[in-house]
Amino acid sequence: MLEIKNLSVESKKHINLLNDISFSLQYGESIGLTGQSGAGKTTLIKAVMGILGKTCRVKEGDILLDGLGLAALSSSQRRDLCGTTLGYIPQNPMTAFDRRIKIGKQIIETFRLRLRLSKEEAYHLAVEKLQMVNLVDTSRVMESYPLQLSGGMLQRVSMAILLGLKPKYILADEPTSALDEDNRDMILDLLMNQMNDSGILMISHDVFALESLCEMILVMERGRIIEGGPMEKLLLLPKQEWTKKFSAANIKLDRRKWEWMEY
Ligand SMILES: Nc1ncnc2c1ncn2[C@@H]1O[C@H](COP(=O)(O)OP(=O)(O)OP(=O)(O)O)[C@@H](O)[C@H]1O
Repeated sequence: MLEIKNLSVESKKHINLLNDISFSLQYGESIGLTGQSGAGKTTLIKAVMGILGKTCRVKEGDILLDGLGLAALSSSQRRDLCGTTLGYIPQNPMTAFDRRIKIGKQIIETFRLRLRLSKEEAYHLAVEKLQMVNLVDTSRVMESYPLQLSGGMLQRVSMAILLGLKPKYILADEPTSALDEDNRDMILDLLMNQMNDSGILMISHDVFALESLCEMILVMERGRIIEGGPMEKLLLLPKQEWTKKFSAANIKLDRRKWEWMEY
């Protein structure tokens, strides 16, 4: 179980970015995070991954992974968890890749390092997983540099890596934001299949994605969780102002076409 206990994060200038966040994610469960832009959703996922950077820090609280406190780990122990224990799909997939190295090499090296595979085994796994995310022209994709691929293609490459690594917990920051409807549905199906082997925390503004994948949705505002529940309840009985606007904007739309609208 991934437990977030009374977590507060502040910036270097002592501005609170997260305030007293508590919830837990069970293995086999999927939780959605939504809310206003700047509410702190990405900061929360970065705090769990241990990649907040130098401009902010955990001020209070604990993050426990199967009972193990992450704050007590060294940076190399923390790094070892990334990939096979904690899998991350960043909001901007370009940040996940080294621009100077071809995509194929980056996937193969990740699989070799994290799964201790031979070069040949890693290559075959890369081809298999790229095909699973509908990147069927695998040679072209693997021979490309990150800047030669679209944001949507890079999002699917991130997903292919995740599928290969099979992490225990998946932290996905808007994993379908750059995708068309067919590819979005395909990624959601793959994440749903992965739920047998992982707990999933997914940030999204897409009502359809949240409703199809997540049993529980948490709404964030100004660094706090302000409301939570299944999507149907949030849409039909919203309590907070933000959720009421979100519901009003989405409930009128056809269910298949629900999508994010900025207020
Ligand atoms: N490293 C940082 N140092 C200082 N402030 C930061 C840092 N990272 C994020 N912030 C601030 O923290 C707040 C929360 O940002 P965050 O990216 O977590 O929001 P979000 O809910 O993910 O937004 P969006 O939906 O637009 O991605 C914002 O006001 C942002 O400017």
